[in-house]
Amino acid sequence: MSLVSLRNVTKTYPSPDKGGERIVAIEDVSLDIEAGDVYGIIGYSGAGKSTLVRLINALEPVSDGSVTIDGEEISGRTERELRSVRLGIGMIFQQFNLFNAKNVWNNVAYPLRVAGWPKDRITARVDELLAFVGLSEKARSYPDQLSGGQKQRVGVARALATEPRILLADEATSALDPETTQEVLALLKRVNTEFGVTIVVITHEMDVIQSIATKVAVMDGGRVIEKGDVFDVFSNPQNASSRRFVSTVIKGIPSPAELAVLQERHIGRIVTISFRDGNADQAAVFLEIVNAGVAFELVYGGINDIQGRAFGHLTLALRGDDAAIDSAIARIAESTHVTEVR
Ligand SMILES: Nc1ncnc2c1ncn2[C@@H]1O[C@H](COP(=O)(O)OP(=O)(O)OP(=O)(O)O)[C@@H](O)[C@H]1O
Repeated sequence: MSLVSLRNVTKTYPSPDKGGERIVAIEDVSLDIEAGDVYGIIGYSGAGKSTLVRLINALEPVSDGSVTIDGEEISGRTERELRSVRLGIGMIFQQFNLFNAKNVWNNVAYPLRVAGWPKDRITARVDELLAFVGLSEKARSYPDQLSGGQKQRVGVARALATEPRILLADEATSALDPETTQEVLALLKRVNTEFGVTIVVITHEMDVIQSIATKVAVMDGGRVIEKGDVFDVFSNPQNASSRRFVSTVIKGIPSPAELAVLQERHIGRIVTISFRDGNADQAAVFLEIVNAGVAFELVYGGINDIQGRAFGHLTLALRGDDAAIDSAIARIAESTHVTEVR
C-alpha cells in the first residue's frame, strides 16, 4: 500500500470574473508515493505543484477524486480529524516561515506545545533535533541572527518535531545560494535515510531532483504528464511536453535559439545524439560517421549525472555527401536517439 495515494484528483477554483469558467488547477492526477521515497514534483510555474501540496497536506479539499494517506481517505473528513492527519505531515517552505519573535529553541518547541507534549519530552526532543540539524549552539539565537541555510535547518527541525512520516518541501531551497542548497539537500537526505521520513519535494530546480529524488513526476497545465524513476524520466522522456520541459533543465540540449545560432555558424547538417549509461557505444557511433566518409565537428554538448548514472547529448555538424550522412544517421538511430535540425 502506498503511503500517499492520489486517485483521479481534480481541483478547481471559482473564476475571478463573475459567471466565468472555473480555474482548473489540478486535472485528473493519479500518483502513488511509497514509504521511503524522495519524490520530486517538477514543472513550469503555474503547473499546479503548490496546489497538489495543499491537497496532500489536507489544507484544501479536492473537487473530485480521492487522496489517501497511509490507507486513510482524507476527503470528507471533519476539521478535527484532519488535524491529526496534518500532525503526521511536516512542511518546510521557501521563505522558512519561522517565528521571528521566538528563538530557535522555541521555534522548534512550538508544534510540540500545540500538540500538548509534556515539558520534559519537549526538552529532550528539541535538544535532539537541534543536535541533528547541527544547531545546538544557536538554540538561544533569533531567526534574524541566522543565515538562510541555518534558518532552513531550523525549519527542518521544526517540521520533524512531532515525528511525522512525511515531509513536504515546497521550493525549500529556492531562496538559497547553490552551496547552501547542497547543504540543506544533504540534510534532507539524512532525514530520509536516518529517520525513514518520506519526502515530497516541489521544485523548479533540476539540482534538487538530481541530488536527492528517487522518483519524479513532471507536471504541466495541472496534469502529471510523466512520472517514474528520475534517471529514466530525465534521460529518456516519453512525450513531447515532458521532453520540452526536461530540455530546459538538463545540460547539453541546445534551445531553439541556440540551434539557430549553430546553424548559422557551422557548415553542414546539425544533429543531436543522446547517450545514456551504456545504451550506446560512443565509439561505434563515431565509427559509423567516419566509415560513411562523413566529416564531423562537435558544436554543443553536456553530460548529466543523476546519482552516479550518466546521460548526455552531443550536437555535431556533419559534412559530406547527403546520402552518406542519411545512411550514417539511420545506422546511429538503430542504437540511440538522434534528431536532426531542419
Ligand atoms: N486559491 C486559488 N484561487 C484561484 N486560482 C488558483 C488558486 N491557487 C492556484 N490557482 C491557480 O491554479 C494554477 C496552478 O497554480 P499553482 O500555484 O499550484 O502552480 P505551481 O506549479 O505551484 O506554480 P509556482 O511554481 O508558480 O508556484 C494556476 O493557474 C493558479 O493561478
